[in-house]
Amino acid sequence: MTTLSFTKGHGTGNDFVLFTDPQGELTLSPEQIRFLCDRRFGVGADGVIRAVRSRAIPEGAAILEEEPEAEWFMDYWNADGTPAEMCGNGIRVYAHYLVSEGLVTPERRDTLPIGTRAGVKDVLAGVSGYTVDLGRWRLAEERLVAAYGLDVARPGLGIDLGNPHVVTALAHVGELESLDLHRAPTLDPAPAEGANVEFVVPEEPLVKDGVARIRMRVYERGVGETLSCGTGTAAAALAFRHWGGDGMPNHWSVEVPGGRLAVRMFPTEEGEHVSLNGPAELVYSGEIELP
Ligand SMILES: N[C@@H](CCC[C@H](N)C(=O)O)C(=O)O
Repeated sequence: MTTLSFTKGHGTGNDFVLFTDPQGELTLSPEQIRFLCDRRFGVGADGVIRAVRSRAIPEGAAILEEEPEAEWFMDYWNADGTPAEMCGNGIRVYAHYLVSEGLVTPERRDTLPIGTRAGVKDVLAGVSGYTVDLGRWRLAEERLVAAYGLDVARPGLGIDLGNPHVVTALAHVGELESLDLHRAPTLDPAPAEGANVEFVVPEEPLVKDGVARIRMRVYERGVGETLSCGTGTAAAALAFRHWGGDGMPNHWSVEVPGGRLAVRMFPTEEGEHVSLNGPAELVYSGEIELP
């Protein structure tokens, strides 16, 4: 039996089990990840995050060639035991965890470059939580989205943020609330790698004081319905701006069941980036015997 020391954290209710394994000596099996995330038999979480030094695992070592400052890698796993490229809520909680555990030196605490399977992401600590530069994004294929509680399948826009998303606009809040996300939505054509599916409605009025406001629910790949998805909120804002055309703002506020997140699009030398701002909370620490 292995005893794991862990910390439970969340960002707008999207929750994670975090643990430190600097030398990459404790690779959990998919069964162990499913156990940790089980809300009845384990700790309970949407995902597991291993804090590992980039140089200690091959995916991290490749990252160091791109950005030698990215000392720590976010080794992210969904609750079903599958790895994911990125997690927008998870990376804020991870940055908070690294600082709280004293794993990063004080001079790194302002802008922290973190390795992920989707490249290096810079996280900034501020007065209103943490902001992560999610980097470049791209439009992907359109798909039809069918879900329980929806009368007919709706068109969904693919958005790639390092991990895959399909965003569907619904007609009104009533439709959003009557969705049954206990069962997985289906996509046509079905993407081989799966996708996170976001359902979105505008608030009334959409734009207030220069900020566009939308409400979202999400069915996450490898998890199910979650209270929030950070990369999903960025995908939803990008899709809505795309549909809205010229004149849409670059500042968005996205309400999810677990709270509110801010999304901003901004120009850089390599093209437009999108950033995400929101809270990061560490709730408790404990030890658990792994099966
Ligand atoms: N909750 C995350 C996304 C986690 C990964 C996702 N389920 C996937 O498989 O791509 C977020 O906050 O971005």
